[in-house]
Amino acid sequence: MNTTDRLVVAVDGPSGSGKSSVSREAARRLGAAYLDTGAMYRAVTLACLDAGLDLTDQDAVAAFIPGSEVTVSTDPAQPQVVRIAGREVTEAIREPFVSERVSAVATNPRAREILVGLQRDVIASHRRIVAEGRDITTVVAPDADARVLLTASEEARLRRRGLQLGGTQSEESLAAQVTGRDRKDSALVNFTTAADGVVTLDSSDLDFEQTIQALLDIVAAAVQGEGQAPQAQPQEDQHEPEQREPRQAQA
Ligand SMILES: Nc1ncnc2c1ncn2[C@@H]1O[C@H](COP(=O)(O)OP(=O)(O)O)[C@@H](O)[C@H]1O
Ligand SMILES: Nc1ccn([C@H]2C[C@H](O)[C@@H](COP(=O)(O)OP(=O)(O)O)O2)c(=O)n1
Repeated sequence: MNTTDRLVVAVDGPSGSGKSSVSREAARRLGAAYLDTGAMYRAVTLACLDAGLDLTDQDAVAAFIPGSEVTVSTDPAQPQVVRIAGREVTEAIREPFVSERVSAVATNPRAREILVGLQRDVIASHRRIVAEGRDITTVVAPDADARVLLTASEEARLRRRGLQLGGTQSEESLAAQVTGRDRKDSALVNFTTAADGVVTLDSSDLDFEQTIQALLDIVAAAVQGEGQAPQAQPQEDQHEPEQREPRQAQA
């Protein structure tokens, strides 16, 4: 493999396992784009709330998505930018107000179908990409060159999320945001056990750098298995840093 070869890496896992941070840095080192599919679920949730939609009305939510103009940047070397119809919502989608409601979209089968289609379009539009979420290894990109389930113990995931939020959260609130949300989200998607052909990477006892290295090793081994030589060096992805999801791709 050299950085001109096509490469798709799929990473799934529960909340706080390190999917976003580890995938982003691995993408940067691989000269690949980075797709945070969770940001898409969050942005759609916020767009629906802004439009005054009832999130439990699954048909209305699904019908709303194609016109919502959600965009998520894909350059891992730049800070993430998320927009709804041109308006920047990068920070707003991380607010507890959204985190507490996003599972309503994540458990809406029609909404998932539309978002999966959009995510496949983004993946197809990049020569090299690392995509992460809950169903990338199984539904969005089951043919990815490398498929990884990134896990960590509940204790490690709660600790990491607590540190990430600056120690501001009560134990109860953290549990609701991490394990509570995972419980809701797993109604339609299994992201706790690896599907056939998916490599489990348990980061409980690994630090951040060790986890990135372990992921890059899995990618290198997978690509070698496909008959290419591994290489992990920084290189800018050739595509636009910000990717607009094609509206015609929506159901
Ligand atoms: N192996 C690791 N060891 C220690 N901290 C980690 C590790 N992996 C990720 N982190 C940190 O844990 C926090 C949660 O990671 P994040 O990537 O947001 O997880 P996820 O996307 O799975 O919810 C971040 O602050 C991140 O820097
Ligand atoms: N491929 C995906 C990605 C995210 N989701 C859902 C699950 C989560 O509740 C939300 C937000 O995802 P995100 O990755 O930002 O979640 P974390 O806060 O990092 O745990 O979207 C999903 O159902 N499928």
